[in-house]
This record gives sequence, C-alpha cells and structure tokens, in this order.
Amino acid sequence: MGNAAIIVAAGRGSRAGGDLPKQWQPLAGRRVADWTLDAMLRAGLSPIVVVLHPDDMELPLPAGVVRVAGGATRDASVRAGLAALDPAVTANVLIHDVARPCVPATVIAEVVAALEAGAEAAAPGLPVTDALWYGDAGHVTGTAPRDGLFRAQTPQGFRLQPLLAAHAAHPGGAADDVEVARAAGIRVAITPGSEDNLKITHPGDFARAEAILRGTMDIRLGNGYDVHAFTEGDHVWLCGVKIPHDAALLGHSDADVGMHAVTDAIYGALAEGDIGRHFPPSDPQWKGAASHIFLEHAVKLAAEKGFAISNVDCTLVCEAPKVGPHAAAMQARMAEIMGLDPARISVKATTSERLGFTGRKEGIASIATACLIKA
Ligand SMILES: Nc1ccn([C@@H]2O[C@H](COP(=O)(O)OP(=O)(O)OP(=O)(O)O)[C@@H](O)[C@H]2O)c(=O)n1
Ligand SMILES: C[C@](O)(CO)[C@H](O)COP(=O)(O)O
Repeated sequence: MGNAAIIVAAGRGSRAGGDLPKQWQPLAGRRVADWTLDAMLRAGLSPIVVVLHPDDMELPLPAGVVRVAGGATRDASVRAGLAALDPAVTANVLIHDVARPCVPATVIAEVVAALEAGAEAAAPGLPVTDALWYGDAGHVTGTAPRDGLFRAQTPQGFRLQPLLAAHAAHPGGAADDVEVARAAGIRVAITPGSEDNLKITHPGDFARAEAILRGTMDIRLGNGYDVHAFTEGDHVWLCGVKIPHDAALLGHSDADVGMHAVTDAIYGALAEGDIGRHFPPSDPQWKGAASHIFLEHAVKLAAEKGFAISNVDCTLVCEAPKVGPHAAAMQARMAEIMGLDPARISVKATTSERLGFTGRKEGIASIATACLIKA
C-alpha cells in the first residue's frame, strides 16, 4: 500500500495574468508545472495523478504520470483525481496545488511522516505573524486576533478511503481538502509549512518563485565521451535503436556508443565516475549487456540524489551509418528509458570530414552533455 499524489492543475489562473494559464507559464527555465511535478516525483509518491483542464490533456508531461480531466471548481477537480486512484493499492493521498512549484522536500516529507505515524490527516500551515485588520475603502476599520490562526498550504495528506467518503458527502465549494475532511469529522494534524511554499496567484508571484528556485537550485553539467571500433557484423546499436549496417561495433556490452556517452554524462554531472566504475568490464555478467541497463542505473542514481535530468544532448561522430533517419526513434527510445519528454533529448550526428579514425570508418565516437537540476 503506497502514498499517491494528486496535483490539481485544471484552473485557468485568471488572477495571474499572462497569455497562458499560470501552470504552463515559464519559471526559471521550465514550466511552473514541471517544477511542481519534479518535487512530487522526487518525494517518491506513486502514482502521480495530474488533473488537467480538458483543453490541456495533450500537453507534454513526464512519462508515467496519470492524466485526468478536471472540473469547474478545485473540489470537483480533486474528486476527479481521487476517482483515478485504486484503494486496493493506495493507503494515503497527498493533494497539491500545481501553483506551488517551490514546495520544499521537507514540507512533503513531514506530511508523509505524520500519516505514517498514525495521523488521520496532515497538512502544512504557517502561524500568522502579522497583525490582522479589517479594511474598507482604503482604511482600517477594525482588528482581528491572530492567535491560533494559520495560513493553509499544500500538499494536504489523507487516508484515501475516509477522504473518498468525505468528498462524496460534501456539498461542494470548499477552499481545500482540509475543509472537506473536517466536515466529515476527520482530525487534521498541522505540519510545518514554509515561506518558500508560496502559491503563485498574482503576476508578482512569478518573480518571487523564480528567486526562490534560483536560490536553492543546484545545477550540474556533465560530459561523456565514448568510442567503439567496427568489427564484422550486420548492424549497430545507437542510442537504443538497432540500425542495419555493413559492420558491427565491438564492445564488452552491446557497444551502444551513443547511450554510453549519455550515461557517462549523467554520471559525470553527479561526480560518480563512469560506466566502467558501476559495471566493470572485468565482470562477465555485463558481457553483451543491453546498454539501457547502464542508462537506467544512472537515471536512478540521479533521482536518488535528488536531481531531475533537465536535458541531454548527444552527438554521434561517424561517416556511416546515416543517423538522421533514425534520430527521432533514438530520441523516443532514450526518452522512454529516462522517463523524460522526448523534447528534452537531442540526438544529432556529424562526420569528421573523412579525417581520423571516424573518417576512415574504423569506428564511431560519441560525445554527450547532460544538465541535472536539484531544486
Ligand atoms: N477548476 C479548478 C480550479 C482550480 N484548480 C487548481 O487548484 C489550485 C489552486 O487554485 P488557484 O490558485 O485558485 O488556481 P486557479 O483557479 O487556476 O486561479 P484563479 O482563481 O486565479 O483563476 C490550482 O493548482 C488550480 O490549477 C483545479 O484543479 N480545478
Ligand atoms: C488549497 C489552498 O492552496 C490552501 O491555501 C488554497 O485554498 C487554494 O487556492 P484558492 O486561491 O483558495 O483557490
């Protein structure tokens, strides 16, 4: 039984302005939603259900997330997300606004920890520290006591079955799921919120969120280089695609020179050595191994260290075979292995103008760059 996540992203962001709904607007080099999704993916929540506006169902999202069409209100969207979860495998669910892209890992972890320690429900809140006023026509008309008041944040975490019942019994119109749960008598623990966990609501919030992300972001670049010589054969493996050729590439594994360079670029960004360190050629179990094993390992290692792979760029250096006709398939295969949008994978090729060993068709070289980001 696991902990699932629902990211509600079906709103139109009318208060935030801009040509696109706020979750699809750029923020520190990516879309707002990409940051939010990465935070939930890194927390190890599964499945991740993204509730989308019906107009947005085809927008690119990371592989593996579940897409659901939302409703006209936040609570209708949450109900649509809940309907996509299987109570037989999901014990708890964390419901998060897509508009909170800077949510710190600790805020999510505290909610999960409270549920796992036995809380019926748990949600992050920040005690109100400013004095509170009533106002009218630009003037203060009264004051209100702030004692015991909290600013509510997300993700809000619940046991799935009682929350399903609470939503089924609620008339609608709740500001959040804590309100729905409390109406059904569920006790909600308050876990520590964070000033960084702002909800992008108005145009000025983008700059605040960008400053938070840039302040906490750890950006790593890595490069990889690999060479394999030609030998007798009738095909080569390049970036996960089998290409008929009048020679094969010689290697301990399947000799996929492109995938090896990409894998080494990821290890390089993590300062984790290279493929040979993790899969020694002296070890017979890797003889003839399919190279996706190496790439999957590097991607998993990056995730364990809290890094998302922002993009990779791979250049194959050879006179033949022609790479262009296969480049899209290579992008798609590597995207599948890495769980990334294919638009984040570049595969291109060059000849070396008949110079050197690649020019003499003695082998293929490949160089790759990877950019990893920890928010
Ligand atoms: N019908 C709706 C309305 C809101 N939301 C989601 O609920 C969260 C919190 O809502 P809010 O910040 O109010 O977002 P919007 O409704 O998009 O903003 P606005 O009210 O400015 O239009 C957001 O992640 C939003 O996408 C949703 O999934 N479905
Ligand atoms: C759920 C919420 O984020 C808690 O603070 C908030 O209520 C949702 O945003 P809205 O502006 O109230 O729609």
